[in-house]
Amino acid sequence: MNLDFLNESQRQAVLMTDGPVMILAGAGSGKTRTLVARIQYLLEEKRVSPYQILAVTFSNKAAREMRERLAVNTSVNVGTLQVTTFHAFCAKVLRMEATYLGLSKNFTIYDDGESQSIIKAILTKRGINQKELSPYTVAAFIDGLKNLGYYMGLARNADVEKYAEDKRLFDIFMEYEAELHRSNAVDFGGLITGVLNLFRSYPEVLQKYQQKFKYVLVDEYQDTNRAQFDLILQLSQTHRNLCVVGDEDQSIYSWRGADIRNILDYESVFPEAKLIKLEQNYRSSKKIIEAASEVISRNLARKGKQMWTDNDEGEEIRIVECRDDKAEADFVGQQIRHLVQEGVSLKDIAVFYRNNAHSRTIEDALRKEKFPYRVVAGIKFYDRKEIKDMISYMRVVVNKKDSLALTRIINTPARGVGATSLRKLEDEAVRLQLSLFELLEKIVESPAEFKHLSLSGKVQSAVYQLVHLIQEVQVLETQNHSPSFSYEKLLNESGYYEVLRADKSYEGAARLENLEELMSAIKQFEDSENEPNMVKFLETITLDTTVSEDGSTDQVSLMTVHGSKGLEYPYVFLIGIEENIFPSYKSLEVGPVALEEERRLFYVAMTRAMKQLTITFAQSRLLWGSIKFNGPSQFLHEIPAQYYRWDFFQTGSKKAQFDNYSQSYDDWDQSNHSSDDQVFYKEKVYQTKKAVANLSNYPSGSKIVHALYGEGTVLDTEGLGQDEKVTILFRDGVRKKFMVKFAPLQKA
Ligand SMILES: Nc1ncnc2c1ncn2[C@@H]1O[C@H](COP(=O)(O)OP(=O)(O)OP(=O)(O)O)[C@@H](O)[C@H]1O
Ligand SMILES: [Mg+2]
Repeated sequence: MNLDFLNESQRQAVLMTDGPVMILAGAGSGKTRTLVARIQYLLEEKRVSPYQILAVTFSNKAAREMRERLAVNTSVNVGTLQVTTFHAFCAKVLRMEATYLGLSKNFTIYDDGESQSIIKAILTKRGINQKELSPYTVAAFIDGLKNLGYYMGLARNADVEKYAEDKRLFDIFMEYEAELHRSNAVDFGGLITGVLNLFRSYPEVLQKYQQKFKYVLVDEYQDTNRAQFDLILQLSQTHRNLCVVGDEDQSIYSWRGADIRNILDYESVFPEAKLIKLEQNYRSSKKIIEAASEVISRNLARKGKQMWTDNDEGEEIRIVECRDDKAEADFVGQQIRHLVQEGVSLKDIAVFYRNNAHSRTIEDALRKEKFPYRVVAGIKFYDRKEIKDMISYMRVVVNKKDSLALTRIINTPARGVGATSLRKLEDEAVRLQLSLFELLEKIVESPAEFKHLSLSGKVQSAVYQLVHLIQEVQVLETQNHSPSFSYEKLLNESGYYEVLRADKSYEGAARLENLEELMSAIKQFEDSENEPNMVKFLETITLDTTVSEDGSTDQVSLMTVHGSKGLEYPYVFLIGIEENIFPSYKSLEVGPVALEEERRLFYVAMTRAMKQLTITFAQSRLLWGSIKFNGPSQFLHEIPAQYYRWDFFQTGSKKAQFDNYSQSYDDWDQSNHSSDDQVFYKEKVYQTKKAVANLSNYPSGSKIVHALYGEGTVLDTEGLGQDEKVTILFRDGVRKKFMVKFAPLQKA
């Protein structure tokens, strides 16, 4: 195999096939390329069987891309390669070995929403007020435990104890786990801990997998959590052929339990590990690379590394100040039109934003310009009500212990099984230790035995029909009919389709469209699988956050910055780069550690761009129903002036304020919006008034917290209502004056 397409260090990393190797290197230095080349080399030169290689990456999209690259470059049937995500890999192992853990093969994977439903039910049962202990807190606790690799039956350690501030949490955790087990279900975190549990309890199973996967490779290593670390460690304990690649400057998932210790501990677990650095960036222009390096150099918590590139100087980064969020979206739409006129194809263009919610304005603008686009991991298609409903039907078909899914559809569409009847059924199922569906089956078999439930005739016939439908589809499944065939049957015979068709509203029509889209998703899945079945389909959609990508790939890509990790595009728009948005309000509140993570995220965003990077922000923005004047992000101050060009759109520029940093953002301002009589603008003014009316006053002497400056004391106030201004003394002796209505203030 010719390795000329790699540089010297990359080649070294490929050639050291045996023993532990860690590549720590900056964005765009070819880490993923090297990883793929290594797999190719193992296959072609070392004659390693594809069955012996396990490559893990962070998203389905990334895994798919890796497989595609291998398919192009090698003659290996990539279908036989395990290039996958941690979750998908563990789901597969658990399905194979389900019986060891008392699960059945067809277990359901619960997403976060479903986990929360279970938690809520437990809290209610225990009479715990959700205001006092929120389901969210419990979910975060459980997730935290699982990220650490903790599962039931394991002795608690110091790490774990740290989490249990509230004694009740552990009890709730146990009950939650028992409930999942009863439902033959596993949550996301449980996929990983389930495998850890399996490996610990059955060393022979672990041994089997250790022998099977002789080579383990992990991309985006900086974002693995402790449980995932344990998992790969166990798998590679004996052969030690573990290759991890990552970049600590791109660690952006600490809130999901990613653990920087994994990088440090790697070296102590594998003292013989070869460390490889890659310093040349092949992705971006000089300007982009240098600017991004300057920004990330502000972080204290980093190892620090040099990056350089042979690429062209490139054009300056464009920072564009827009009048408001709508103008910002129009600007992006217009710029994309210009690019297309110059012959750029849409697939080379991406728009990134900090939060999913910011995609909407851009979507509107792109629709107006008639540019096709796809939202990657957006408001998830599979989270929509009608989709979840139909998926619940399928879940009951494949797993009759999935009572949660059944309660979702037992009266959807309405068939007369009201809350009281459902309650009765649930109680009875608990009493008989059956799942809800098993109970319904019994009722259908011998109604006489259930007289004491005094179910109405209507409920009985509804139950009868539902059970029959599900059973019929179960039979279809065993006969290997296609999932799309079953789906159609469920859709029609459940009455769901009919109800939506009768609904003449706009929403009704949109729902039908979504259900058709689901049909296309199933068909697409069938085309891509050798032996498609419903269990596999459900697994794919639960683990895959990518909205169905159709074949025509010439589309603009829209995604959050988190979702953009590992990707690259010639033209990148980074929108909404305002203080309180990016960095987020939350991170400003939490402090320097969180701010560093935001900066890493910003660094990830910048380093996706190959040729052109455009950063936009809006002078004013409608957010959660009120108008905000956030001002440009502090990260923009961190880009040295020689790397950018400042433009403005539909507005006069306030750059002078920006340049005079000491003058504080909070005067960023309010004044002289061009007297524009658009309805849209009036609407905003109205919204502002409403928001201002709700603002409380800050009498002098009161303690406040400012989103950017932290804690302070109000020294003086002047003006009232709209015009209220306060002078605040901050802890380090700085005095500042703010307009109350625009400053991000809170009472301490
Ligand atoms: N030796 C090389 N010669 C030419 N191009 C290269 C070389 N190495 C990497 N590239 C190209 O540089 C770009 C970035 O590579 P890659 O995506 O592997 O970087 P990465 O380190 O994984 O980046 P990230 O940290 O963003 O995941 C890709 O387009 C890749 O094809
Ligand atoms: Mg990469």
